[in-house]
Amino acid sequence: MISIMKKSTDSTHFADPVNLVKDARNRLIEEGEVPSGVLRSEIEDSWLRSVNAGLNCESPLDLENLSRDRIDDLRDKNRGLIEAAHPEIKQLVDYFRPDGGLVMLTDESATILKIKGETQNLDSATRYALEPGANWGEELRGTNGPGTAIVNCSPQMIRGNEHFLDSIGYLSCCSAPITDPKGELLGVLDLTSPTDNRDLPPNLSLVQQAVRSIENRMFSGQFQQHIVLSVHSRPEYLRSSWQGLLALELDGHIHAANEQICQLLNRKRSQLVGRNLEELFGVRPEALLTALHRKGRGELRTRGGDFYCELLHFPNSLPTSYKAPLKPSRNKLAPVPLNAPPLNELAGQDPRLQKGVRMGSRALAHELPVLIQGETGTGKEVMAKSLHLDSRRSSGPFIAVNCASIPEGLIESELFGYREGAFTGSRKGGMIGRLEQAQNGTLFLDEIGDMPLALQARLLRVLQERIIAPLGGGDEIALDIAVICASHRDLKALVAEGLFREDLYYRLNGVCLRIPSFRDRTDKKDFIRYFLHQLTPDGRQIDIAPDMMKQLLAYNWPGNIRQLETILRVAIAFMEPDEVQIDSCHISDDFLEELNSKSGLSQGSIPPNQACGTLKNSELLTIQQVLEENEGNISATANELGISRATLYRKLKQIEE
Ligand SMILES: Nc1ncnc2c1ncn2[C@@H]1O[C@H](COP(=O)(O)OP(=O)(O)OP(=O)(O)O)[C@@H](O)[C@H]1O
Repeated sequence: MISIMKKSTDSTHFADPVNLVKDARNRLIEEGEVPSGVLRSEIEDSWLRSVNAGLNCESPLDLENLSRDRIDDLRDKNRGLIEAAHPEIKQLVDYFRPDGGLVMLTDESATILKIKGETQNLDSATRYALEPGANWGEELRGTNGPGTAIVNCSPQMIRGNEHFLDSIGYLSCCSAPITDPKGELLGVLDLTSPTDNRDLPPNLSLVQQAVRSIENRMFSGQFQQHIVLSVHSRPEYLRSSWQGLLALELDGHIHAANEQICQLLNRKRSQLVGRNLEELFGVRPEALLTALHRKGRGELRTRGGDFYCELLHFPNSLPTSYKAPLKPSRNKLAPVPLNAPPLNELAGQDPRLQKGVRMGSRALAHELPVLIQGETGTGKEVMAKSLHLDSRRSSGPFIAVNCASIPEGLIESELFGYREGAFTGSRKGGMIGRLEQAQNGTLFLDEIGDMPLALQARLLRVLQERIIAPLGGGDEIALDIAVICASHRDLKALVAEGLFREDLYYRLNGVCLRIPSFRDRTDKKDFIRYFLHQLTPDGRQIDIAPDMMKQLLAYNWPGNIRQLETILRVAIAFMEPDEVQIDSCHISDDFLEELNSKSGLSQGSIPPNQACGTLKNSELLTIQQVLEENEGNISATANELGISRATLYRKLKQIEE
């Protein structure tokens, strides 16, 4: 999201006084030629192109716009761009509307997809020419913001009579091209205002900043199957619109890079894409990922300086993981194959998980909502999918909504949908909301703690009444859905802080399942083997060397199963085809160091509420560990601990409680 500090006049772009432009225009009209050296060179070149395209200053503005159907098709094609640009357009319009500002988004051919703002100060021809479906290609309308930005592939500020056509000489605008992660043009964001150059200097840097935010949002959305890193030389710019972005394969190869990272590293995109992280920054990918999971931030060193990075996205990489349909249509809901382990596999041998899945499955059978809590990466979404597949609604859809990743302004229409014509720019035929898409299936609301308060009230009403009325009116729909929510935040604490509605909390919290952190699972060894088997391609039989297993069992796994997945995947990738055992040579030095360090040991990470009575805890933890090392063999464990089997059983019972 862009942050608007203040409007500023950028006078560096106005080297040509207004009367010079007027003079140049008079000479063009009288002599039929663009005078040389009078205008800014970009404008002079653009005027020359306009003349060569057969235009003159009096050429008409009122060209025919696209039909409604063609506009709908174009909007469907550019849906990702339109949605990504929505928050910035809204923010710019809110800011500039009092000054008569208009904000428009065009596609890559300069056809207007969306336009917002004040039109009352425009004459009727301009108003028509600024409707969706109007094309502002430079060859059609001469020098203008979007058209000239596209030809030059660079941001443009066009003031008053610098526009080629006389009829738009009362407008000023700034436009910046929007590109995809490969640098391909997607469209243009433009801020236009009826001003004669002095009253309202449109602010090019604001538009450029907005474009960066849009590009970043699209970048993160596009690489769901990749690791996405935010990178900057200054930590305060991480996750800002100035951030550099890298999308990585799991083995550390760079799959895509945004424009900012190219500038930060002073490299062309072609010098980054396809190269490996280790080659560029001297860091092994698994070492970096370990640092990111553990400390939340990593460092990349280059000869040109050091950079910080944070993990923005890690792929949800079950083999055929579910992806919510991008373009929900009113008529058809394509069934999406869902892949998640059966509940008994998911619970493994951990008694708390076994109890949790039993409760969750019964709750759904009795139409009760389920709330899943657990640290990040413990498998909350995987559990929601498994519960759904085990429920009576398993043949229905599983619809996941991540409340933290949808821009606030879009959550409402995303959840509730809208009818055709609900608001300007709404899609033909309307859009079916996620609640309705989940009909006869399960709605999974991830990161529910991040849902805006205003929407919480609406959601509560829907959950109570089981009826929805889409935005813009129309028939109410009776909902038959199961609801599973998840959060890694303490919802009770959010309620106490007034950030989450208490009534919604109790409505959602039919049954609360707490997934244990991986370090606290009693079946770590079995799970690691099971998971390794799941991740190994082509049914290869791979095991873990006993010493390495010992270390993995003693580690505290701050990133939980997600972190384990990374370590295992990377180790598998580093194995030679004839190797069958993972040992220290397949693990990065960094992670090995961490495995050996005190802070990496699970005893060091007993949660504060368990820290009292430490003697007892450490006794139980030791028992747990020895039991795992002995693969659950009671006699061997009792022997090693020097206690009787009966005492061991008694102590194990305490652990389960
Ligand atoms: N029981 C499991 N079996 C196989 N893979 C699992 C299991 N639990 C978690 N994973 C894997 O761990 C990763 C994280 O899982 P998931 O996204 O469900 O966690 P989460 O708790 O919802 O995380 P977050 O709170 O960060 O969203 C995924 O890649 C998932 O495939």
